This record gives sequence, structure tokens and C-alpha cells, in this order.
Amino acid sequence: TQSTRPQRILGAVQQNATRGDPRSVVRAIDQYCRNQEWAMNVGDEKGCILDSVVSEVNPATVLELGTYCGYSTVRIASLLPPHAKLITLEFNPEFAVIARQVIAWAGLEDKIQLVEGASGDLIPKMKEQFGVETFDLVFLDHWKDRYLPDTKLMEECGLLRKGSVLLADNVICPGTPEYLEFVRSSPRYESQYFKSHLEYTKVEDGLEKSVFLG
Ligand SMILES: C[S@@+](CC[C@H](N)C(=O)[O-])C[C@H]1O[C@@H](n2cnc3c(N)ncnc32)[C@H](O)[C@@H]1O
Ligand SMILES: O=C(c1ccccc1)c1ccc(O)c(O)c1[N+](=O)[O-]
Ligand SMILES: [Mg+2]
Repeated sequence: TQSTRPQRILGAVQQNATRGDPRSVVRAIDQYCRNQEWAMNVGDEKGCILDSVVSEVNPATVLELGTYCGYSTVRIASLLPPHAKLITLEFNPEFAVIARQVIAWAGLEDKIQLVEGASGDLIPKMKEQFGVETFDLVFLDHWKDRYLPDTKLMEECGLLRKGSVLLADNVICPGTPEYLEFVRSSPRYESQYFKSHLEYTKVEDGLEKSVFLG
């Protein structure tokens, strides 16, 4: 039977990456997606910008919206200080199954909690069910029409504190116009655009970093 793209990405990890070495997992996925078949990981170029923001924020608590195969999950978690926690949300069970194996291959199960379900349903449960106070960093990379409603939901649920950083992928391609307009015009956010390219292509894309001012 025909394999799926996420299954082939997992295969590339198991074939080319070293167990317990997160950066080799990241490298194996990038090499596969650049040379064999494109996939919607944040990728190596935007990934370097992601790395610099993660290192600057040095977060104790991270929320990722949209796991897919776990590429950015592993990339972020590999930079976290000891005892820091990353919660990643994924509503496609097939993708979650693959991501769990990629995360395990990287040896990062202790830092990462993958929760299956839709962000709109799970965000209101963060405090009670997952013992979260606020998030220091949120990486938005799920369906693009959910960025704005989920940001408003995180505010309403008290999950953002003065200084919380939102980092949004794909603000140019495929684009998140309503979200971009909101964070750039709201007095409660300080926003900055990091110009880059759509993963594994020459098409323009970029990340928007927005600091919640409380
Ligand atoms: C672009 S992929 C994530 C890529 C990943 N962040 C990376 O860079 O490796 C988007 C993922 O978000 C998931 N997704 C989309 N909308 C969602 C929602 N509302 N709640 C949870 N997961 C969602 C999709 O199933 C898909 O796996
Ligand atoms: O929406 C797509 C998309 C649209 C059409 C075909 C394939 C992917 C996409 C493209 C690049 C991304 O970095 C990304 O996060 C997504 N996404 O699905 O969330
Ligand atoms: Mg993306």
C-alpha cells in the first residue's frame, strides 16, 4: 500500500538521523524535503530565525500550534533550558502518530507534550488540564485562518503575560492578512517582521514576532 508523505519523512529520520540527536533529526528532514519532496515544515531558512527568537526568549513554557511531523517541535525543544516544557497541538491523528515517533527518535519526550485535538477546544483547557499559567513563547503554524481567533482566545484565557512572545509562520505565504493587520495595529502588541522564504523555495515568506504588552 502507498505510504504517506509523513511516513516517508519518518523513514528519512530513522534512516539518516542519530537516535537522541535532535539536530541530526532536523537536518535529516530538511535534506529529505529539499531533495526528495517538499513538505510544510518551517524549514531551515526560517528555522534559523526561529532558533534565534527561541534563544533570545529562553522560554520556560512554549505553546506550538500545529505539529505536523514534529520538525519545528524538535527544533524548538532542542534549544530549551532544562525543565522547560513545550506543549504542541495537532488535530490530525495520522500526523500525531508520526510526530510522536520523530520526537521519540530525537529523545525529547521529556520536554514535549503532544496533545491531540483542535486548538480552539484545547486552549481554554490549558490551565486546568495542563497546569499552565502563561506561555513565554507561542509558535503559530497551524491553518492560517486560525491565527487571529486563537490569539484572541489565548488573551481571553489569560495565557499571555506582559512580555509573552508570539512568533507566526507564513505571514506572507500562504499569508495571514487579518492576523497581521491585528498585531501590527493593536496598541497591545509590538510587532517585527523577519523577511525570509517559503520553506525549501525562493518564494517570499516571513515570520512575524509580536510581543504582548499586557
Ligand atoms: C504547517 S503544519 C505544522 C508544521 C510544523 N509546525 C513544522 O514547522 O514542522 C500545520 C499543522 O497544523 C495542524 N492544524 C491545523 N489547524 C489546527 C488546529 N486548529 N488545531 C490543531 N492542529 C491544527 C494541521 O493538521 C497540520 O499538521
Ligand atoms: O497552508 C499551507 C499549504 C497550502 C497548500 C498546500 C500545502 C500547504 C502551508 C504552507 C506552508 C506552511 O509553512 C504552512 O504552515 C502551511 N500550512 O498548511 O499551515
Ligand atoms: Mg508554516
